[in-house]
Amino acid sequence: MALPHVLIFPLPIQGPVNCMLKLAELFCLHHQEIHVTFLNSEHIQQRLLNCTDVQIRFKKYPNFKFMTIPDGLAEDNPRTGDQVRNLVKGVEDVSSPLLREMVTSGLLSPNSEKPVTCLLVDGIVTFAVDIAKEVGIPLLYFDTISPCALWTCLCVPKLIEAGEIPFKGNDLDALVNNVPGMEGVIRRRDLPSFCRAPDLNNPTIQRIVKEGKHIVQAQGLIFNTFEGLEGPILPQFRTLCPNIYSIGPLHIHLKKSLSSKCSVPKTSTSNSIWKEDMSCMDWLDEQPNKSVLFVSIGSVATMSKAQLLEIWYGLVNSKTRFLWVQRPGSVIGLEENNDIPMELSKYTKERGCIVSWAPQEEVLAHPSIGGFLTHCGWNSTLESIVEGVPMICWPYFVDQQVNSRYVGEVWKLGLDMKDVCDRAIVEKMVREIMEVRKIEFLERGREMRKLAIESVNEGGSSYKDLDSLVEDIRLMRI
Ligand SMILES: O=c1ccn([C@@H]2O[C@H](COP(=O)(O)OP(=O)(O)O[C@H]3O[C@H](CO)[C@@H](O)[C@H](O)[C@H]3O)[C@@H](O)[C@H]2O)c(=O)[nH]1
Repeated sequence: MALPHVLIFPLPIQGPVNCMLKLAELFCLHHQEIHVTFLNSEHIQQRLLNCTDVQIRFKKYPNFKFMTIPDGLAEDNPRTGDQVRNLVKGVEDVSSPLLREMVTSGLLSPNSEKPVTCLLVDGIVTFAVDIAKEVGIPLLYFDTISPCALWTCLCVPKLIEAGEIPFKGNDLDALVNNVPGMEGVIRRRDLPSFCRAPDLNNPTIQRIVKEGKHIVQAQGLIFNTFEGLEGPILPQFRTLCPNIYSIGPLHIHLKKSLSSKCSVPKTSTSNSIWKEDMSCMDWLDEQPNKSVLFVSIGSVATMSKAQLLEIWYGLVNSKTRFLWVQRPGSVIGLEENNDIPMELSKYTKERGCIVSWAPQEEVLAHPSIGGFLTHCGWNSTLESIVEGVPMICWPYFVDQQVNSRYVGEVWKLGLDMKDVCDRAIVEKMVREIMEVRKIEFLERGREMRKLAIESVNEGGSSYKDLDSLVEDIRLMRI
């Protein structure tokens, strides 16, 4: 029987790369008989090498190798939110034929004992269905967004058929009826942002419909979530796909595994594609317990200068302390930092800290953090949940709209600020989570944190699902 050899291919942006690399490390750590090839875009690989110790870290695993592939974008392309569509197109037009060639020609496995036996790719990589069929190997899709958000995407054809999208009229607060399991919860404004497009020829809608048709052809679906959080929505997928593996939160799953392996020294697990500024940890050490609001909008979201100022004034007026990640290029129209109003700079010097990239998992685990103003990317949301940090959600696009609704309305772990960017509202929400309703949110956060940790402990639901995934790959029974 051929040795199990998994080819992992993430969408080349920070969120998916981060969590797929964590899964790869988990495979390597526990299951040396599984060979893992991690296929990165050249751009991502270079940045990982520049900003982290991945090269040394993964050298420890003889069964692991990185390979690279172009993503079709020029090296200096900013790869921010408005470029994601081009990135996906580049992956389809440039990476896809190369990937096919690599898998079919044996280039990925020059040692013929180890041909690829399983494809494990981002859900957006629709062409993987054809490659897997052509080569005759199983396909696992890993959708690194939340199952709740993915479910709304899979329901888009149903919403179109029922005449719910495109929206008729301007009432974004109208409830949506055709997302089974989410009745009474999801309003139009909580659907993925592309659902607001006025016409069905919108390329993102077209792409999502196509993606939905492919996803159900995979032999398995992997999710970075846990039963205690998204248990109610997971059965919806079981009717579509024979194998569902819910194995998150991956970052604590990995940390737990690393610490239980005494032979492996304590190392960083950072997969950042920006250099982490560790000085903010020293700053956090000097702040009182639960007094700091962390502000970050992840790796692709952007804001206008006007929005930056509204948030900044809101923070300053709330008189809270804050640690803010202002990623280079994330504020459109901000050329010079020195045209920031004097009162904001002055306050920031006294009670704030701004960095261009932070060690986010460590930041959220720091005792002085009391809240998180987030764009609700799925990784950030899970990282916050694991640390029991209450959230103010300011979603930017796609899945983040659904996550923020769930955080605010269903899981009650914070407040949803979508579609608003106003200093008075920012101030009010900051005060609510940091002062007025602090105890309530912290308690709720503690309960969910407990469930998250239990899920990755031996015998927990995510622990068991990861075991089944590995066994299924190992015995090639998917
Ligand atoms: O200063 C920072 C800021 C972020 N991060 C990390 O970067 C990742 C960001 O991931 P995420 O919160 O998911 O945001 P995006 O990078 O925007 O993620 C993309 O991919 C996600 C799925 O993987 C989707 O949910 C998002 O909508 C999509 O934008 C997280 O692990 C953070 O810990 C840092 O390490 N330091």
